[in-house]
Amino acid sequence: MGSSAEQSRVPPSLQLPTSPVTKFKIALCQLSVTADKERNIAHARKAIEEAVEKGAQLVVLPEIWNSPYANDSFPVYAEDIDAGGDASPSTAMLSEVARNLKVTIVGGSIPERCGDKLYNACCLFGKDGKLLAKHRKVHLFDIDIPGKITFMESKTLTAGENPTIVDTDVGRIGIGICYDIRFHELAMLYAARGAHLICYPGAFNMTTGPLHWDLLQRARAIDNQLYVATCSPARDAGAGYVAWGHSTLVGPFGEVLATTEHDEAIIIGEIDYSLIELRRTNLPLEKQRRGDLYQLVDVQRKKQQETT
Ligand SMILES: O=C(O)CCC(=O)C(=O)O
Repeated sequence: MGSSAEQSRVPPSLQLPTSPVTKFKIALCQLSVTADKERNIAHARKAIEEAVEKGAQLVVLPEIWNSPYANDSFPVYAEDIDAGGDASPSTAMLSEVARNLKVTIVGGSIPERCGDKLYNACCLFGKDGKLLAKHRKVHLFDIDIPGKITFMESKTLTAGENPTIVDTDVGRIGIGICYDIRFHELAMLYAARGAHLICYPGAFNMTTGPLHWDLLQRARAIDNQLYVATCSPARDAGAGYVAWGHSTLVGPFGEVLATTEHDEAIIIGEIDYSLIELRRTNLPLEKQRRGDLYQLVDVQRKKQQETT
């Protein structure tokens, strides 16, 4: 091997780790969200229970499922996830349900309060109820399409500082939240670190949703030859922010395996990680990549190597 900077570059051939299970059902809970937080929590609990009854071993919730998606709501609904217990009733529920039903949960996202900062945070619980990872949205949704949609998450939220990828009972999972899906380097980084699946809780809107939502998730799956799962809130035409819906599971060949329209739904999809190997054999992109012309640098690994 060369210098530490070279070692931090994506290796020419990716090794997929062994997953405890290779075939399983995933549920995407496209939930309706109201201004009543207690109702939202009880509603999410019921949906997870129903998903498990339908055979799901992994359940994914939407972006901002315990609160309206609005800058004036984030501070009001935010929870101190690190303090846990009563300070975070939403994640306490997720942990309890994961443990009781022995199911892995990608807990969508909720507004998180940490000191004087707010984040858009996704918690991932293992089937023993333990918090395996917390992803804070790293790319804030600040867009301005005049006459269509203007939203500035940065008015209230702070961006996270870390990619999040973790080993679970259902494979190695990378997490992104909504706008994070637009940054393909993050997905490439997860693939380079051995992800089987990238989950993006997300709430696209009526302007970008129809054109970009399906395309982005299929592109992330095709580029990286892995599974991509998205989970949106259901559409509420009367809400300040109208979500596109269309939660979807995409396979490593870019195929839509399960999807829905905009109403509430529990979408069940079948995952088979052996298809990742198959597609990487069919189309050996990693071997064909021109590392002599371009390279992805894993900045965090590089920094770690420099300090050790
Ligand atoms: O990227 C988009 O068009 C929508 C993103 C979004 O709604 C979000 O990040 O919450």
